[in-house]
Amino acid sequence: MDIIFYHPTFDANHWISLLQRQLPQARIREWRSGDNGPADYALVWHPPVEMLRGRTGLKAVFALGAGVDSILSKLKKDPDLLPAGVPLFRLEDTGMAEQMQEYAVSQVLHWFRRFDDYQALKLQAKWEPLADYEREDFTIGILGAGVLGGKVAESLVGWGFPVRCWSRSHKNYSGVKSFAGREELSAFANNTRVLINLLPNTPETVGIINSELVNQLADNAYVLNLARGVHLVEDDLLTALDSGKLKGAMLDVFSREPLPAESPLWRHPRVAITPHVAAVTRPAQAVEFISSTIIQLDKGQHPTGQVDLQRGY
Ligand SMILES: NC(=O)C1=CN([C@@H]2O[C@H](COP(=O)(O)OP(=O)(O)OC[C@H]3O[C@@H](n4cnc5c(N)ncnc54)[C@H](O)[C@@H]3O)[C@@H](O)[C@H]2O)C=CC1
Ligand SMILES: O=C(O)C(=O)CO
Repeated sequence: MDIIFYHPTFDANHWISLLQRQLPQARIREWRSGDNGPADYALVWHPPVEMLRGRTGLKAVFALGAGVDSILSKLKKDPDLLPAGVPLFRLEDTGMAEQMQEYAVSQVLHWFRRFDDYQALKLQAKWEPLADYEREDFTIGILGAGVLGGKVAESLVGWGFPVRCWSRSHKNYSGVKSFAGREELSAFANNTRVLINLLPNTPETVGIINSELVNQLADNAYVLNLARGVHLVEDDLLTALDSGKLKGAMLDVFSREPLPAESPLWRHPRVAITPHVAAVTRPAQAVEFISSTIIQLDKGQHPTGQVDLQRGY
């Protein structure tokens, strides 16, 4: 079996040695421009079109991340990016759920314990104990209840918060109230105090966190965007922060990355920013997932993780 690997920044040698340990019989190589040699499987992130165009014999392509929006948007512009009929797989969890849990739980507790208010008081040298918030006033609403959203929901249930999720179809996570479809989005938003976004980027989800949705949240709500920048209408967020509807926001992803220096988000006192690091690809766990998927595919089985190209995730 031949495997080709391409990632613009990852250490290819490290990945290839991890893969080789899991798949000792495979011939694995880093793909370089001009390589048209045989390949059964391709592992890619931002692949150049010439890597996959016209390839025959390819059994599957693996995206080296959870979100496949960048590859699908390139595919729209250049249908040769993926050979027709070849399935595309993405990473399911592979260590990202734990990172998302850490990020979401720490930030929810930061707001719940009013550390944002105490930081503001500290800057004024003010010693002023504030009233506690009650968990019952701190409903967490998670947009997107898939592999990552589901795990984040479970961890917040463990901290005793009322948790609800919104997805395409109803979910059955223990202790989590499930809402589904556009017709239940308002009911989901109503009374949500912390809105956490873990949706995929598709035409249906772009701009979903806008004034209309934010105005339906509880007063003094918070927004935590962990998915993609295009989900959030940044001007609407700033308006809601300045009107007092929103108390704070923490953003990991932006419609333009790196976030330009002139963005007002950098300077807003109630916006916290991380540079798209909420959950990164962990090589060893990713390789385990990819290898086991390849083994299943080679046996003619139907492993999970295949992207529905029509649906867009
Ligand atoms: N900031 C970061 O570092 C990272 C961000 N991500 C983002 O997180 C996203 C989610 O990842 P997973 O949980 O693995 O995806 P997933 O495919 O397992 O879950 C997606 C969820 O969104 C829901 N959904 C999709 N379209 C919908 C619609 N139109 N209406 C209602 N619900 C809809 C699905 O029902 C599902 O519950 C990725 O697509 C990626 O963009 C992923 C990893 C790291
Ligand atoms: O895996 C993804 O989709 C990411 O955003 C990685 O940072």
